[in-house]
Amino acid sequence: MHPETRTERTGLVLAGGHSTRFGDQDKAVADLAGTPMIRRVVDRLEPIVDEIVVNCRDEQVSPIDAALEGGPDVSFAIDPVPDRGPMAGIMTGLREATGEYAVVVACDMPFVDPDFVDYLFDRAAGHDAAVPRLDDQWFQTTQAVYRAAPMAAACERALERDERKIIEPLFDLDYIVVDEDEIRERATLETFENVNTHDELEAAARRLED
Ligand SMILES: Nc1nc2c(ncn2[C@@H]2O[C@H](COP(=O)(O)OP(=O)(O)OP(=O)(O)O)[C@@H](O)[C@H]2O)c(=O)[nH]1
Ligand SMILES: [Mg+2]
Repeated sequence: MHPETRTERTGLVLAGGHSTRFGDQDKAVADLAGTPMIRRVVDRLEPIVDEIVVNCRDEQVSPIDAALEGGPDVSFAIDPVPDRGPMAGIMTGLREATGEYAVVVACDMPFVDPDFVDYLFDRAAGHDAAVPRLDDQWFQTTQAVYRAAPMAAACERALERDERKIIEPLFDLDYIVVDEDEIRERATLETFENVNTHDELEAAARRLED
């Protein structure tokens, strides 16, 4: 692709939750085989995006910044009102995004596959979103590419309707579904694995250390 036609891409990492299944620690900065989980996500996205935005609560900025020290530059998008759910976090983050398109990835997906995300950007081109969906599962809205402005506006409309389900804004947009066959041609399902508990963290660490 010619540089002048290159659409700018943002990587938006969602970290504004309370990790309640993880106990009293923030899973975003939890150590996974020697590297904080969010650092793994940022490092995987960095080669395929032009900027990285981290969405979180105010008090998370300092520990996340420390976890990312020495890594790629990021900017922070702080929830003005915390605890309004992941969709509100996506809205906050997309408003800070300078890219036309943004990949949203949860901070607890340390195995996110950059080649697959790259493919999602390609699939989203000309649409408002490209969202993976495995058979018999719900949309993978926290590993999907969105056109930033229309998605932020759709999130705002959903919140105004008091609708917090993360899927809701999609139905307001021109989105395409990347189905299981298409996913399996390009990635292993590890890309969607998310770490919610200490047991899951330990299982992931064992695989990485093997
Ligand atoms: N900004 C924001 N992000 C959230 C919120 N709730 C969850 N998230 C993010 O959305 C992603 C998926 O959410 P979960 O896996 O449920 O994470 P969580 O809510 O921190 O963890 P649990 O409390 O165990 O459900 C994670 O990256 C969270 O950081 C929220 O209220 N606001
Ligand atoms: Mg949650």
